[in-house]
Amino acid sequence: MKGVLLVNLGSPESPEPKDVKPYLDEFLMDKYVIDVPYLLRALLVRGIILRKRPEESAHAYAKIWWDEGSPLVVLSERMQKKVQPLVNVPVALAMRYGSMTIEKGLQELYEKGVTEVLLFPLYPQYAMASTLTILVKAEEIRKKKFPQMTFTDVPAFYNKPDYIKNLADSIQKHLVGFDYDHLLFSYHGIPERHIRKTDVTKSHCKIDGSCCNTPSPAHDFCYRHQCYETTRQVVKLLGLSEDKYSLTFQSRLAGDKWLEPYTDVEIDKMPAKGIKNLAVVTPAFVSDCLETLEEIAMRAKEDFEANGGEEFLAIPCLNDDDEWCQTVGNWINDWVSK
Ligand SMILES: C=CC1=C(C)c2cc3[nH]c(cc4nc(cc5[nH]c(cc1n2)c(C)c5CCC(=O)O)C(CCC(=O)O)=C4C)c(C)c3C=C
Ligand SMILES: [Fe+2]
Ligand SMILES: [Fe+2]
Repeated sequence: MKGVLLVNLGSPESPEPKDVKPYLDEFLMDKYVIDVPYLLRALLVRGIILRKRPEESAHAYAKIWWDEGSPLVVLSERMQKKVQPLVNVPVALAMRYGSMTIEKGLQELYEKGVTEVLLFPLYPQYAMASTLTILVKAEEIRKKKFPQMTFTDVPAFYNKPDYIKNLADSIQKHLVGFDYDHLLFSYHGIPERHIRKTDVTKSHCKIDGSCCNTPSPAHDFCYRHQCYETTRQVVKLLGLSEDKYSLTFQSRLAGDKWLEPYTDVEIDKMPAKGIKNLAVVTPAFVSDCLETLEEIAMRAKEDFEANGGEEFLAIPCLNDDDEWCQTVGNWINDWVSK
């Protein structure tokens, strides 16, 4: 029997430092996120980052937390509940980090008699810190606990026409009545090193401004190319001119060189360039989360206004948008009928 496991990133149990710390420890000690040898990772994460970050992150989480829990988890659950009636196989939901583990998700499917699983990372663009770590973890658990199961992975859907249409429609809907000067596509950043590591050709990705526009087999796993491609296709559907939009990367950690341009740096400069009304969309995230609700909708808005900006609109993620849930249901049905 077939079944589906939707997997998102996860959140702490609560916005308290005592819950944020173990969550960040699990997240940042993942070798696909901080990709340095174990001892150095432990030194960096436990010796440096986790000394102050849990307090700071807890404060940020407290600002966006809902009565029902973490927005990312609640919105992922709403999506799963909307998708389930559109298909006739069980659809479970898990998180890569935290208590809603991939193991529990697979156990739930196993108890329903599922042996063939569609693994569905809820990330439009591929990155080793998001997609790959889910696939590796799921395979580890399969081997240990569910050897009778088989997996099919849903590849990054950054350029799938129905996803692009859902995203463009949603942007258009949210822009109604907002006389914007500029639309910013802000994607979660990653260290440049990750791009080179996931280059299957070992030589294509130079992050030099042109590699991501030059066709290559590397692009199936190039986060940067995929971000540019999602943007290019959405912009085409929206009919935006070159000067009306731009692309940046947000949420970097100190230390490494992360993908540029940086969202916060670019937003600060926009009012002086005549951009007074700014809309920001965050297509690396399927569900709204700390990085969209706090970093963009609160902090970036304040910074924009402090620098002379007037109106700021944070466009919500696709979340449990009806059309998007229908697309996910269609993809599942296509797989079921194969
Ligand atoms: C879009 C997919 C994501 C990629 C790629 C990614 C890479 C990445 N992230 C960190 C560090 C942090 N990310 C944090 C939050 C966070 N990250 C994603 C998604 C991706 N991260 C989401 C959806 C969220 C929000 C989670 C939520 O509960 O709402 C955080 C925690 C918050 C904070 O302290 O700022 C950290 C830390 C790294 C280092 C990285 C790639 C190397
Ligand atoms: Fe992140
Ligand atoms: Fe590239």
